[in-house]
Amino acid sequence: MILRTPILRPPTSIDVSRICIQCLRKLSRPTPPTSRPFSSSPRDVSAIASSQNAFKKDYFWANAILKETLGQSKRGIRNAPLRSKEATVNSTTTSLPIAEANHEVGSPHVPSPAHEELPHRRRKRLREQSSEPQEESYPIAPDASSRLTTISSSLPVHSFRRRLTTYLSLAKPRLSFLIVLTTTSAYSLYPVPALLAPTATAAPSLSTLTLLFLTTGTALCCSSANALNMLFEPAHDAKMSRTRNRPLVRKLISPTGALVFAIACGTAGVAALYYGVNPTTAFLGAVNIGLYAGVYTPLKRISVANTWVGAVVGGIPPLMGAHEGGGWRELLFGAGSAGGWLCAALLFAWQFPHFNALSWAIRDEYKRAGYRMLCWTNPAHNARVALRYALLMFPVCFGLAYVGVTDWGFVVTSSAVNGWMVWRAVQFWREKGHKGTARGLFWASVWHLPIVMVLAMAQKKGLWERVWRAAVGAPEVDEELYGEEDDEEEEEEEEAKVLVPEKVVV
Ligand SMILES: CC(C)=CCC/C(C)=C/CC/C(C)=C/COP(=O)(O)OP(=O)(O)O
Repeated sequence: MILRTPILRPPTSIDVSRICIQCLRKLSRPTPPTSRPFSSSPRDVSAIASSQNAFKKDYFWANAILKETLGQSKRGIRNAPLRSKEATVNSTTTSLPIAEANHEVGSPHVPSPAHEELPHRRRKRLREQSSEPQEESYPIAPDASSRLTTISSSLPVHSFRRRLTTYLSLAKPRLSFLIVLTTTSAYSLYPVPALLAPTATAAPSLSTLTLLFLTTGTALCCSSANALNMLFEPAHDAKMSRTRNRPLVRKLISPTGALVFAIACGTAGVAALYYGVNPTTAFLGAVNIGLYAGVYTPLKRISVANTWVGAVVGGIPPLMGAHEGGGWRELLFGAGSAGGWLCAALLFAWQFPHFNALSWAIRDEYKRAGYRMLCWTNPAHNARVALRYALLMFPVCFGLAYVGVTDWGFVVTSSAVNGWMVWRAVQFWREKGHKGTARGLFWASVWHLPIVMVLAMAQKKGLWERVWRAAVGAPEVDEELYGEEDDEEEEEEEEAKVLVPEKVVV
């Protein structure tokens, strides 16, 4: 018994204008004589045709995931590299089914079997797709928080390790680490003769111990802010593949447990900054927790202005690191405060090219999750904003040299890196994210920040002069200055002795 394809194929009307000569010739060839089918009565034919779906081999797959991963036809396997590339875009969680990932943003149209694609057209489409830059395919590594959640869920339920990894994942460790790095970079740019040498300066706030309090306090404040951020949006996090593996979404921890963790970290962090650094830094830490959890997080679902608030949140940590000691007036508005503000401005501006390029790739996810982001509300504006803030890097870096935080050479070296990012931002703006320009800008931003920070540290004002003096054994400029000051003081004392003769004791 042979059930032939012509019997099962539903009658189709062919649009001749859409078919090339080659295929038309093939289709018009007379069908070779066939043996008589099992049944040719119209009633039986329609019955078999209608039951076609029920007898497809797909029917026997227990679920869609198995079907997608194991049940691919030869064609499916040939297309697999292409599809898996697309799947990795948003599948930052290990649990994301490939089928689902295939329906993520920008998945190229894969015709369903119902709309049979002619072979040459399919080949052409695949050729075009493989030559086209995969604009959505950011190799975004899975979120550290998400990885920890996966580990945590595999550990014994009441084990200490499970609790620890769950709490760690609540803190978004990678983000917290990066924030601490920006804080310490700004700290290291503080103009002191020898950082980390408490004896080198009279200011008690510049010491290894202070650095320890600063990093620990900032990390704890970040952990608190991140835990609160997750606590306020599990329902929305659940809608995005990037965040659906978070501990509160997976119910690995209760909301009360997360709240207790956030309060404990916040209190300890602010206390560490207060006692180990200074009250102003502690105040900034506390304000930033409130800004991130209380303003930015709810604003994400209300207005695109959330990105500007988020940029302020990211800009505050360098300001906390560039502290000068003393009261808030000195820290925020004192003579040497410009360096701190410029470091904050650098971080504030940097977030736009970085985030706008990143979010563009997952714009449909943001839209579905109900987050108002420029990447989907107004992609053209999104690209313009990214370019505008990339350009702002030039005056900010110039300012760092102008106020004496770095040498003038920094203006030259940073301009090369800034120019590179601006060039990428121009491409992103011109193509509105398409043709791989979003990916280009994203990676430019990833490299840009550490390079500029390292350049600023390497070209810190007076650093090389000190290195040179140390190499040739010349006294430190500061020592010379202190020496001169001492001599002046001695001279003044001598003069005073001459002017006011000591009482002669009779
Ligand atoms: C000292 C202190 C308290 C510092 C806090 C620093 C901090 C947490 C900065 C984060 C900046 C930011 C906008 C992140 C994105 O959040 P998101 O909600 O868009 O990220 P998500 O989608 O991954 O949850």
